[in-house]
Amino acid sequence: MSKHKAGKRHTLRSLARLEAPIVALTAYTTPMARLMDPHCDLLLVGDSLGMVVYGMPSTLGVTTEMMIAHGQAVIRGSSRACVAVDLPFGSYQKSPQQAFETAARVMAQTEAGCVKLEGGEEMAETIYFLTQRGVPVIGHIGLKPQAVHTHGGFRTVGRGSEADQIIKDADAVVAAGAGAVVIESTVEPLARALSDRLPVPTIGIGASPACGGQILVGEDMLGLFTDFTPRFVRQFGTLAADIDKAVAAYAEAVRTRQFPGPENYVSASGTKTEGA
Ligand SMILES: Nc1nc(=O)c2c([nH]1)NC[C@@H]1CN(c3ccc(C(=O)N[C@@H](CCC(=O)O)C(=O)O)cc3)CN21
Ligand SMILES: CC(C)C(=O)C(=O)O
Ligand SMILES: [Mg+2]
Repeated sequence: MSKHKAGKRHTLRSLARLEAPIVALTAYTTPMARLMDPHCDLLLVGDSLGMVVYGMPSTLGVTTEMMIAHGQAVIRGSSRACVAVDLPFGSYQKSPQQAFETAARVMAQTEAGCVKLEGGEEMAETIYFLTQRGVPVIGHIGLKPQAVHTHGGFRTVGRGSEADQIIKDADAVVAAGAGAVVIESTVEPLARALSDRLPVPTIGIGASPACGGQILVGEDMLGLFTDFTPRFVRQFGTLAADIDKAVAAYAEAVRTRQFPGPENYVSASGTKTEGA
């Protein structure tokens, strides 16, 4: 039985009506979604899962099948937050038709509330095609990780003349119907200008407090993913250290035969041990 209560889950539209900044995190699995859902307005099944969960060097190798499997897992673990699913590299850039086919599969198989796709002016026609056909879309501008090889690395963008293009990108994406825009790794004056001019919420990651909301990769802010730590991350937890400690304690207990204890197994056939 799903915990979902009809009419209680946030939609992309209802996020825009929040007074306080939008609280968003990425989630990839049911247990993480369960823990995050009570505190978050938006859970993003980010294609960052390729790097965080699968150890890939970038997000480029992520497939639609992976996004659907993890989207289903996050929907099962949440009831309150709006769930967005990233469209992965190569699944939407070819044409509006390709994007619709991918988005329709994702929406139908996961029941997510919206999809997110990276791109500016060049994706406006596609965003219009989707939003006119019942697919709510979150835009994603600034640093676009799927374009890492074009950007020349995961670096801050929007300094000097780059800012003009990003403003055009934001205007085009919103005119095409995007209901919110993620702004990644841009300088503060640009993030502020975008947040002031756009009629939909901006959700920042490395884009200053001027945005209408904030998003981080869950594993980054929990101190669980430590392969690299972008400057925009603050660690609110120390889960990597906690897990290291727990696994070391387990290993020690097994090696000294302290685990399993009497409560963890049946001592004689037909006889239950204390606490079992
Ligand atoms: N765990 C994780 N967190 C993320 O925020 C994230 C992903 N994965 N995967 C997809 C993209 C990639 N992102 C990244 C990855 C690395 C940096 C990073 O290392 N930034 C350095 C500067 C690097 C440079 O300037 O060359 C930094 O200090 O912020 C930033 C964003 C953001 N996204
Ligand atoms: C960090 C966010 C915005 C993202 O796109 C992802 O996690 O894939
Ligand atoms: Mg992404």
